[in-house]
Parts: sequence; structure tokens; C-alpha cells
Amino acid sequence: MENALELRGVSRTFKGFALQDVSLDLPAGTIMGLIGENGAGKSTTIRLIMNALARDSGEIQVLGVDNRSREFLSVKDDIGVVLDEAHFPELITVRQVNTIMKDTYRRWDEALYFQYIQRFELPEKKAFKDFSRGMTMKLAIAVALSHHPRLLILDEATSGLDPIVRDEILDLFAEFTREEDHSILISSHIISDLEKICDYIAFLHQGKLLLCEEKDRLLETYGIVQGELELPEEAVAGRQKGKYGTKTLVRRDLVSSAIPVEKAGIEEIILFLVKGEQVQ
Ligand SMILES: Nc1ncnc2c1ncn2[C@@H]1O[C@H](COP(=O)(O)OP(=O)(O)OP(=O)(O)O)[C@@H](O)[C@H]1O
Repeated sequence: MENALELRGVSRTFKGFALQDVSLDLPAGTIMGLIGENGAGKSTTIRLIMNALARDSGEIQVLGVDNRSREFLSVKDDIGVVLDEAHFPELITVRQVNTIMKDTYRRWDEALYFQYIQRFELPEKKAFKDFSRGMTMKLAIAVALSHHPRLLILDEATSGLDPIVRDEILDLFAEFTREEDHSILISSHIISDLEKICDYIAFLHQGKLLLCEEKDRLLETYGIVQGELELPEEAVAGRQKGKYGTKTLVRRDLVSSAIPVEKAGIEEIILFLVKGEQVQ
């Protein structure tokens, strides 16, 4: 299997919002960051992938299987999912979650689950209703990882976590993909988080996928030129005029080597591409 996920022309319309014609491939063994502003359609895309939401059109293959087929039910065992509204019953405890998951997943690994519980310092006897947002996300991540999935689908899984825990969890995700057939789709609006660990960046804006590209390729392709320099128009991908002068996002290969081009970060590239010409 080459791709863990394949979306072709996927669309879904709600009143006032449409996810339009989304196509992307997540190669097995890689991490894709799905980024976009609030309301861009990230959760909708993830719900469509899990077939928790029906699409209007398009095709979705998950781990080589059509997500509307019967086979998808058994493939679900191979997917660890953390949704942004991760929820467990109010009175349930960490220990009771273990008992339930034992019956839910064929490959549930109790020892591994309790290792994560300890690592995340989660209380074993506290009722779920008294968990903070960070604790909730940690519990959901522990569950997602403890049934030995091949694909992790994570919707805003790091939001609500403090920077230290967030870093630890991002390392954990990177560790997960060291196995060559392990893949991750992770959505976030914290671009810097995703920049660290992702191989691919997919960028949704108002329901459209504006970009889906290898991260390193984006970093190689674009750079920043400071000041009002003469540049070939085809090299200019975006421009910002601010109090402290002009910054231009350029395609490096179209700019003369005499012009100094600085490195651009993923966040900068995305912002420039979306905003185009801008005066601040
Ligand atoms: N079931 C639904 N019925 C109607 N509109 C919906 C439904 N689900 C999502 N939407 C709308 O679709 C749009 C995209 O929402 P979505 O949750 O996919 O965005 P998102 O990128 O995940 O945003 P956030 O970062 O805020 O979580 C929003 O305008 C939302 O109101």
C-alpha cells in the first residue's frame, strides 16, 4: 500500500459553507499537517474521512479501502482517532476506559495504555467530568495509540496542552511514524507545531485546498526579499508593505542570485500566499 489516505474530488455542502473538490494523498510512513483558519473545513474533512459525515461527491480510500465499504469497519481497528470534541461518559475513570477498550479493539494493549497514563500523569480514579481540556486530550491520545494503529487521525489534538506537554506529544507522534507503514493526518491552526513534525502541509482556506505540498519543497521553493528591490513579476508570490518596509515572498528559482533571499518559515509562506498583496 502506497497511500494511507486518498481523497479525490471530495465535496460537502452545508448551509453557508462548502468543502469543495478536495483531493490529496497521504503517503504511507509520512505525517501530513492539515492547516487552516477557524471554520476552514478541517474537522469536516476529518469527519468525511472517517465516514462520520456523508460526502456529496468524491472518493475516499483509507488504508486502501473505500470508507463506505463493509471492509472499512474492520479497517477502523487500524486507525487511532482523536477528535477535537473528544468525549467520554461523565463518570468514567481511566481504569474503566481500559475495560471498555479491551472489548472494543482486537489489539488493545493494556500495558501500553497504562504506560501512557503514567507518562501523561493522568489520575486513574478521577471521573472524566473533572478532567481539564489538556487531560481529556491526553486520555484520547493514550487510547488512540494503545490499540497499535497504523494510521493516526488527529483533529486539533495538541490544542489546550501546555507547551511542554505539547512538545512531548509531538515527539511521540514523530516516534510513531518511525515504523515505515505508520502515517498521521493531524489538523491544527498552530502552524509552528505542525512545521516541526510534518512531511507534508495541506492548507485549507474557506473550504478549498489551496496547497498540498512537501514541507521541504515549500521551504526550498520560497524565500523572503526585504526592501523595495526590483523583482521579476513572475517571481513574486506575495508582498507586505508595513511600517518597517516591504517584504516580498519570492520563488527562489526566478530571482537573480545577486539579490539576497532570506529563509521563509511555513507560517510566513502560508500567510503571504493567502493574503497576496497587502499593505499593513
Ligand atoms: N453539521 C453541520 N451543519 C452545518 N454547518 C456545519 C456542520 N459542520 C460544520 N459546519 C460548518 O462548516 C464550516 C467548517 O467547519 P469545520 O469544523 O470543518 O472547520 P475547522 O477548520 O475544523 O474549524 P476550527 O479550527 O474552528 O475547528 C463552519 O462554517 C461550520 O459552521
